Amino acid sequence: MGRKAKFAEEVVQKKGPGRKSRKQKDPEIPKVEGNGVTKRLSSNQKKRMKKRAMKVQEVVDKKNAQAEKRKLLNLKIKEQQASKKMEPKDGALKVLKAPPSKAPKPLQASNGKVKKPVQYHSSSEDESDEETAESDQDSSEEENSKGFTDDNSSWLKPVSKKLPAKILSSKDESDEEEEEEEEDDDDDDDDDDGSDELEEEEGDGEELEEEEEEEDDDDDMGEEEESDGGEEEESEDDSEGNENSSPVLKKGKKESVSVQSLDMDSDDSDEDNDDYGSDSEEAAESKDDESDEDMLPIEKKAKKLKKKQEKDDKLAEEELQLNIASQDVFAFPTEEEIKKPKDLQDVQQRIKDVITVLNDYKRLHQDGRSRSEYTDLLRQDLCTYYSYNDFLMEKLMQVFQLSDLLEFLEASEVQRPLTIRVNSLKARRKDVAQALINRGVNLDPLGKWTKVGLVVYSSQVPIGATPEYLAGHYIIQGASSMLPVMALAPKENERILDMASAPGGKASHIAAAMKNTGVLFANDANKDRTKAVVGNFHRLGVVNSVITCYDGRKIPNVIQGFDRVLLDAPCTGTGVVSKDPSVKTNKDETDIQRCCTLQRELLLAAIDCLNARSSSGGYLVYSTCSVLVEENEWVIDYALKKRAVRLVPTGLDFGTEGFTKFRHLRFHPSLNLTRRFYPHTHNMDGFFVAKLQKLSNTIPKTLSSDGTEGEVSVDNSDEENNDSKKSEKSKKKDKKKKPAQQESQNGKSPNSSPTKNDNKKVKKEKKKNGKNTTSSTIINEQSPSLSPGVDKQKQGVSVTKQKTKLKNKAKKVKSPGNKMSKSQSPGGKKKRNSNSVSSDVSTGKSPNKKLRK
Ligand SMILES: C[S@@+](CC[C@H](N)C(=O)[O-])C[C@H]1O[C@@H](n2cnc3c(N)ncnc32)[C@H](O)[C@@H]1O
Repeated sequence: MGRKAKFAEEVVQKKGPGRKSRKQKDPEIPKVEGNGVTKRLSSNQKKRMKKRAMKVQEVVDKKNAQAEKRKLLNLKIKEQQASKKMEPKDGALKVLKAPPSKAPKPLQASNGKVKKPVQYHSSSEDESDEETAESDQDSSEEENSKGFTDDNSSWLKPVSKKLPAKILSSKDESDEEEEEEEEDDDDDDDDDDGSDELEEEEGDGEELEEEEEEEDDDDDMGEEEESDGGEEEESEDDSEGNENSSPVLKKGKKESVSVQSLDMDSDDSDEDNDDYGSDSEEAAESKDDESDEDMLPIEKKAKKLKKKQEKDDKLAEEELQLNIASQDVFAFPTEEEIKKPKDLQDVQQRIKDVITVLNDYKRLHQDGRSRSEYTDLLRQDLCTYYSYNDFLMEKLMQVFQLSDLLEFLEASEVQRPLTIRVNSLKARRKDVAQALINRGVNLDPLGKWTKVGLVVYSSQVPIGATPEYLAGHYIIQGASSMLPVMALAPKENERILDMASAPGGKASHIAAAMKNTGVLFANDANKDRTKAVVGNFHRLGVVNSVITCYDGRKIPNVIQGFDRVLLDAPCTGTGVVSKDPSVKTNKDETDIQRCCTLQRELLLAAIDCLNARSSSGGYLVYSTCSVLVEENEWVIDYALKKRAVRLVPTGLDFGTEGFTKFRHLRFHPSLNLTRRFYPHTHNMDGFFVAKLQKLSNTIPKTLSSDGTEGEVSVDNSDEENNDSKKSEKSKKKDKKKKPAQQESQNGKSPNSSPTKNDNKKVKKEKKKNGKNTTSSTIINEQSPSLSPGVDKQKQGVSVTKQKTKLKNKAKKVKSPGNKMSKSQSPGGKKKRNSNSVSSDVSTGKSPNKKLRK
């Protein structure tokens, strides 16, 4: 009956439930591609995709796992290093350092092995650790499931043995391996593709067959799925099998080994790469790390972050400067704007702007505005911003350069770190440190320069009330307060005077250096304050002292002949503004004048108390907690001209040199031997330290009536002393000389000799109080004198003076070019001394007069 109509061909009649249709599964909902186009993937495509996804996932997982392992390894290495160096080392002054976490113990297990430093990880790190652990677990599971094949057994076991070889392999090599890996991946893909193509062909053949068999689509799909399932299982197995022996995994594993071994050497760099910046930065950082090996990982990270922050700040600052520079001219504010600034921020900005202008005045100044106008504006703004009075700010602006000034002012707003001095009479530093650490104190040695200083970063207990404190094992003392005593370098069995000693911090340090031997005279003009000295000496176990209450200026009339004298002079306290902010506003010209006059008088008296012929000493240390030149260099320069003394090095290996020039003043060049300490450069209170050596016990006489320094009267006995070496010869000579002459040379009258009377007193006291109690007696101007009578002593002094005068006159006639003129100046030549002083200082006007002016 002819051919079937075509439409009948298109409509495929469903067959009844046959073998295939029974097996048929429920139809799957086709996936929708990202672009919304529905695409039905063939089974082979699905397989390929699955394979690729698995491989990609594997590679990613492995890389993550490797990175995490590297991190862990690095951390462990660092911790091992840190734990090795946990023993605190003396280093340069550590007070600037951020307080290190004093929790070394959790890092170390009892067996000494380094524990996993969980406590130092951030939460994200913990997470990543967990991830690592998981991935490790996965991989181990994978390995277990895979078992040891001939291919992988070679690298699975002898990892550690392979390390050296792998250490040799560079990172590039591992990169190459990665590349190879990728190539292999591609190859695999290609292979897969090939097989897939075949499979596709097979599939197509089936379809054709089905078409031929006129089977419906569902049947086809069912068959495909059936075969897919079977093939998929097969291919998965294959692929697993392949993976087990595949170079990809092998290389991946090898790579991980090589990376690990590389890490052992290259340490932080990889981790750093992950976290921060470029390789060069990392290199610099790793160098830093080497130098900061004793830092904990968390500190290192903090340091890195800080560095980054600093870098950013620097960039911002540069940008700001550029902006400022690119601005035409800083518009000088109107008077109203100056008087009534909007806010402190406005003032701060103006300070910056004005400093920028002053740093490049020629280019940046506004026409018609003088430098002094800018300076005045700056001073005013600084006063407003930092709450100083105009007078003191001006003084500070004279002392510091602009950049230093800002830093000084900033540092003076912040308290210095709390420091303690271990009392070596009663305790050792390590014991005190340990005891305090046990009490929850976070501390460190203060620095290489002191064996008794500790810096306290934080404490869970009040440092001034611990049992160790009460037992006198340590005293709370600023770092800079230790310097004058170190410069004085007291020796055992000496006779030492601390002319202004209250509350006794430095005096007790002296006693400790003397090991409680000899005699220490701790004087202070303030009676109430001397009580504090008594209290401190009792607590600290000082038993070699006599506590006196005299005006220091009068002490030479009472007692002389000391081996060493400390004059920690009363001052304006401009170096300790952070401790006493009232200094900012309550100091004026009169205070400074009063202070420096007193300082000069005290210094001359202190020199007069010294015995130039002391076999061990003849040294004086002058110190203040002021940064003003009027109270420091100027006072010393004055003493250099008034007494036979010279400056010697302080023995302190840090600190800034003292001024030899200050504005229009020219001081003796040896003033560079004095030392200045600043809060912004040394992180300690502002301090000044000078060490003088007395060359002669004779007080030089100014011949000219106008006060100009002239010829100096000398006696014969000083000739031996001119080179400041106290030879045995000179001592023998001294003994032979007449008593009166000897008195004058030794600077003490028979009546005023402290040796006999005072030593007896101290011994008596010691006997009375027992060995462990302080042998301190407060002797004041109302008390009976140490010597039988001040009047007698005064008589003795005046007689001595007259005799010396006569003798000096005779000597002068004999030798006009006497040697004293050499010894007078620290440089060895007196001429140099007078020449070095500027005309207004050296010609009649004393610095004091100048100051008053
Ligand atoms: C800077 S404090 C001394 C601090 C002490 N050296 C210490 O380390 O603990 C200055 C001391 O000088 C004392 N003083 C002031 N005028 C004095 C004078 N004319 N003679 C002696 N001492 C004086 C003050 O009473 C004050 O205690």
